[in-house]
Amino acid sequence: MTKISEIEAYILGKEITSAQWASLMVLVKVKTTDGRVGWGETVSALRAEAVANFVKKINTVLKGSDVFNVEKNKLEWYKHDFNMTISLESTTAYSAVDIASWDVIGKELGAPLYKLLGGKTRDKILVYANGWYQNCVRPEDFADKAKEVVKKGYKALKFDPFGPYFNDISKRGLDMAEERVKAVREAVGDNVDILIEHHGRFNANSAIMIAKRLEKYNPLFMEEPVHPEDMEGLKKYRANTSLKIALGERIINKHQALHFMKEGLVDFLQADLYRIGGVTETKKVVGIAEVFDVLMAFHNAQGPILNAATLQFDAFIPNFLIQESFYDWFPSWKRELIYDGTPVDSGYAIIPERPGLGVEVNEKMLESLKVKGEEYFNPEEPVWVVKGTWKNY
Ligand SMILES: O=C(O)[C@H](O)[C@@H](O)[C@H](O)[C@H](O)CO
Ligand SMILES: [Mg+2]
Repeated sequence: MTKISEIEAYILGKEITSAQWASLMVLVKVKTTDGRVGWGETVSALRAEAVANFVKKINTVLKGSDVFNVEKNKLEWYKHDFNMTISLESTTAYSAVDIASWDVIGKELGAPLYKLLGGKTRDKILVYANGWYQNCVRPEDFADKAKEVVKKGYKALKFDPFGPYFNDISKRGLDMAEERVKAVREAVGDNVDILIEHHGRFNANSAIMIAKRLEKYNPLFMEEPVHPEDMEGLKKYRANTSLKIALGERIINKHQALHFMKEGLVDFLQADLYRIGGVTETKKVVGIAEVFDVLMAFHNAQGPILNAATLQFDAFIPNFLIQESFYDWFPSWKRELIYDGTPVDSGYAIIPERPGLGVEVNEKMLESLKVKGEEYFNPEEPVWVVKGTWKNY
């Protein structure tokens, strides 16, 4: 049996760039007794140290287990961590361990994950750009950067046009948001999809006003229009708007995902492998979504290992819409860490073909990237924004 000999976590980072969360990553390494290594990745805003600490506790529970027994291993951690179902730190730490376990499994069997999970339903992955609008404030800033994205070949792009508004939005805020969206729509034309990110920060009435203002620009979807726990607000939004709803980046288990789908409150599910339980749980969630005719648009905002693991899913799932990608706007060290193994070309990502997640990790870089993991705090800008956009004009 392929026994786990050690599970380690490293917090990697460099200068704060597009946003605090983009500058750190928790890299997880699963080693086995026969010398095999698998990689996982996770992070959660303001929680890098806490998540890395949970990985150490998972190591205590799973050391000596068979890395192939992903279901049994998850049950073991679930049994010992009494609060896994209500702890983001626990579920993201475990998700990274599961992803690394599947990397080992693929390498042991000599196959990329997509071959183990369902083969190729598509030969390349349609992606949308995120992270491209750093320091955009005025409508013309957004328009100029959007043109650059389209010039790179992207067929879709996502952005948050709401500046520093939180929970409520004023008429002036609505005007500025509309001017930014209008400028982007005019810059990219009608054949490029625009996706509106709300970052789950509005009450229902504000989100409904936003929808009524922006529907004329035909957005592909409205992402997290209301606060993530606001089910009643989301029902009110659904009843008063006709735009497609995308959400899921903050869902931490399949039961939560089912609830949104049973209530008919999501059209495109943005689950993230690093939140919802890694490969093992994500493949179950994809199946549930298929039953509800919900398409997958995986959240994918962290780093290169997660990006590779997500592309392995995009290759085979039948209910695929589009894939988020920060890849071209990552801090360069994140691309270099995997020898730039998953480039985007003309708006499509390739499917990594090496065994496991399909990418190699440049271990020589690790020492220089290790950091303690304290995020810097800026009271003027929450950790989740694309840097320099939490402003009005
Ligand atoms: O849809 C997305 O990609 C996310 O909302 C990002 O924009 C967040 O900033 C990040 O996930 C915070 O951790
Ligand atoms: Mg989002």
